Amino acid sequence: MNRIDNDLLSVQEARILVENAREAQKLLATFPQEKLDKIVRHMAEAVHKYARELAIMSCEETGFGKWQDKFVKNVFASDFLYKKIRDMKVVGIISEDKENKTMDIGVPVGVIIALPPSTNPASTTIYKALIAIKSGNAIVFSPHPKARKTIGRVLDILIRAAAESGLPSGAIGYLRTLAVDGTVALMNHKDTALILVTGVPKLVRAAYTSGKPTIYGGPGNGPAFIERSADIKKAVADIIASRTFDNGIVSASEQSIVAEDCIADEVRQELRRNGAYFLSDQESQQLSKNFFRPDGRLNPEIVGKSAIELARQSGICVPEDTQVLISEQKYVSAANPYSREKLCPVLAFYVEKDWLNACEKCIELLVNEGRGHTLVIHSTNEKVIREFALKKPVSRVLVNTPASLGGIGATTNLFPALTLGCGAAGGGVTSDNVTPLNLINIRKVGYGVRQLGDIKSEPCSFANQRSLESKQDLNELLEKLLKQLMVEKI
Ligand SMILES: CC(=O)SCCNC(=O)CCNC(=O)[C@H](O)C(C)(C)COP(=O)(O)OP(=O)(O)OC[C@H]1O[C@@H](n2cnc3c(N)ncnc32)[C@H](O)[C@@H]1OP(=O)(O)O
Repeated sequence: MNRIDNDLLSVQEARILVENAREAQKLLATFPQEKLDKIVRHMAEAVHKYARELAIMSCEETGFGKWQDKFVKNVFASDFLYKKIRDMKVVGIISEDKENKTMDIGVPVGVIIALPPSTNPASTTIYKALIAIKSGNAIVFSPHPKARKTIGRVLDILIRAAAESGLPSGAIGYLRTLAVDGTVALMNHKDTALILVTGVPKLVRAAYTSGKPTIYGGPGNGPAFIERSADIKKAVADIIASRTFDNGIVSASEQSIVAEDCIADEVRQELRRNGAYFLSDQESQQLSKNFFRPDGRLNPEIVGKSAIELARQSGICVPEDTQVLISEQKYVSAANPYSREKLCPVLAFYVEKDWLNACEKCIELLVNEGRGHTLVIHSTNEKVIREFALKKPVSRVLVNTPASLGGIGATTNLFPALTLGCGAAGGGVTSDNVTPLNLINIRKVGYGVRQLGDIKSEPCSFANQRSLESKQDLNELLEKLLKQLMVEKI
């Protein structure tokens, strides 16, 4: 098939998928929470059985990451997530305030278009499908071309399980003929209610251009600050575990370490003991040539590769037990590849005089890239932790935990999510770890509890002002304000 035929077919398919999803969702919208929960349970259970197979398939197809860690992520997105959402009330009456006589009703948004990334193809697809059905929505996926087989396999498993437990046909669907035109057609369709997109900058722009509400998991570039009161052994072990998890693919993962001067040598020593290799200036330059393509986009050849493989690609000789590659850096700038996000086990290392300077360095890094995403602090000083949390342009501040696992809610009690909102700071609509509650509208119900007249007769909260009881009172007040204004002007 030539490219034009492929594009046309993809657009046609997109239209049919959204129309089928719209009809299925009309039925789904009538399902009570219990019925949706039964379907979700069956989907999670079914896909959990394939967690290992799908992990191996993801790695083989994309060449990104480690299958052992992808297996953990698949268990996380099925069993762990299911446990967290099984008792959530998302549709129907979700809360009632008997005293104030108000009620909240969860209403599904309708048809969701989802784009899973090539970096987490199975886990993100499972997660998005489960939270969509939990919230009574239909969902149509546009698989990343690099992970089309894995995403297709995941969805076939989920669709079969969902159908067995009563999900209307078409409520979960996916594009088989892949093309940017088809993906854009899904987004632009008049019946599309919301877009859930992770990764691929070009398609994020297309999602925003569609004018549809878009929930977007943005790029990370989170620093890890090690403060002088930290348990250095644990901090370093956390950072190495995080940065090597799935070979550094998770967007919440640390991209740099900022250490206080007085503990910097101890941190370096501990890092070396844990398999870190400190690059010389020349090696740093050599390695960094591989990070980005000429157009500034990340080079897929380095994504999810081990430290040994990265060193080999650049002709750098490192010990066989090397876990991460570290480059000592002083400055942050868009032109410095070490102050940007790279989805692989490479870290920049900055040293700052004290925590206030470290605070500034972390802000500089986040403003450079990864605004609104995540940072981690290792400290036992509550005052510093709180000050740090108050001042950073991020949506998640993690404390004494590996960032990649803490950010997604595996080692913290944040919601288990594979789409991490970056808030207004990151150009998004939500700063949440995205949950089923982000996929509904809330219909507010309010019973009448007072008459209009009751408002003016209620005692006024401001000591020197009385309620406006008549037109005369209003005129007096206006005159007073006018006089005040004229005095201020003079
Ligand atoms: C919680 C978490 O950790 S989520 C992690 C999310 N983070 C990310 O995914 C990081 C952002 N992703 C990226 O920067 C890139 O995807 C990389 C670097 C990982 C991989 O890059 P590449 O292999 O070059 O693939 P890329 O994703 O850019 O897509 C390749 C092509 O497929 C196209 N494509 C991607 N998805 C789709 C889709 N759903 N439909 C149609 N086309 C698509 C892209 O438009 C691109 O086309 P182009 O080459 O003509 O521009």
